[in-house]
Amino acid sequence: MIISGKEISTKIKDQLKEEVEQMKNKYDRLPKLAVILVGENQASQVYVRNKERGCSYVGMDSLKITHDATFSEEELLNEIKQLNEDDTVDGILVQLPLPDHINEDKVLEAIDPSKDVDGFHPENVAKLFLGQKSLVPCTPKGMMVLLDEINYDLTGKEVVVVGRSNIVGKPVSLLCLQKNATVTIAHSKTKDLKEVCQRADVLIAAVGRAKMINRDYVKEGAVVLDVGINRDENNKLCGDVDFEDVKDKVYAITPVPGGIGPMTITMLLHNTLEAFYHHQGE
Ligand SMILES: Nc1nc2c(c(=O)[nH]1)N[C@@H](CN(C=O)c1ccc(C(=O)N[C@@H](CCC(=O)O)C(=O)O)cc1)CN2
Ligand SMILES: [Mg+2]
Repeated sequence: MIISGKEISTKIKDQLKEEVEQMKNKYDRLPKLAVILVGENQASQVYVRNKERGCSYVGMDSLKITHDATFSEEELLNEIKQLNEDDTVDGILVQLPLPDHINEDKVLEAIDPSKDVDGFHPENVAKLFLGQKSLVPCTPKGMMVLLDEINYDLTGKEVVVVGRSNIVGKPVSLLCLQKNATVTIAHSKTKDLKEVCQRADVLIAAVGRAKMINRDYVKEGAVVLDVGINRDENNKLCGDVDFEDVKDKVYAITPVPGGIGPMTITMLLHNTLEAFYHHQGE
């Protein structure tokens, strides 16, 4: 089975659109997302544009703020402070990566946790760790929704996450643990990575190396979720998984493009709506 994140995310966006439409009557304002982009990273420009498009698709307000790469850390912190104080703004997102002269941790900590629709603020990270209600990072949240969509029960399953980033590897591991999976976090220093991956009922690839995971890493009938966005030898978009090599060995797999990626933006819209309800006192 090929899991179309693209189709599932369209379905969810249509549901969100209806929800936004209905709340127009109930509240006197719309949910609003502010997206800040610093620098000229091409991929980031595409993602930010898609986030704006996502907002307009579901009928939310968005505010795109762009600065050239020389924008200072202090200026950025001031801007975030103003957005924190702006009652018309529900979500604040700073597109990553940031230019080298800006301390990413400092910036993420400056965002009001109730507006932190990326779920990267230490308070939200701690809540996720503790299993408390919080804004959950979009890519990991999207993966859990995809598993739900194929009615996959993680209870007692072996999940192997390859990659230990704060954005994907660590949070998705916690979410799988919450769903009663047995979770292994593997990474570049893991010994016998292939053997570790072979025991996975669910293999989550978030390493950032094109087509690194081939069929030798995959157990027959496994579910494979591919978070990678890389370019192959022909400059074609590809994941961390060698899709053609593994596709007939798996139970289900997400393609790249059209798998996890689109879910990331849809979950961002979902988080913005959650933040809006919270700000309305619900
Ligand atoms: N503040 C954040 N920065 C970054 C995040 C994030 O969640 N918050 N994640 C990534 C980039 N990202 C969203 O920001 C993102 C990446 C990829 C996609 C996506 O839809 N990918 C497509 C293919 C895209 C392409 O054509 O290049 C797909 O997989 O089908 C969406 C969002 C890092 N920064
Ligand atoms: Mg970084």
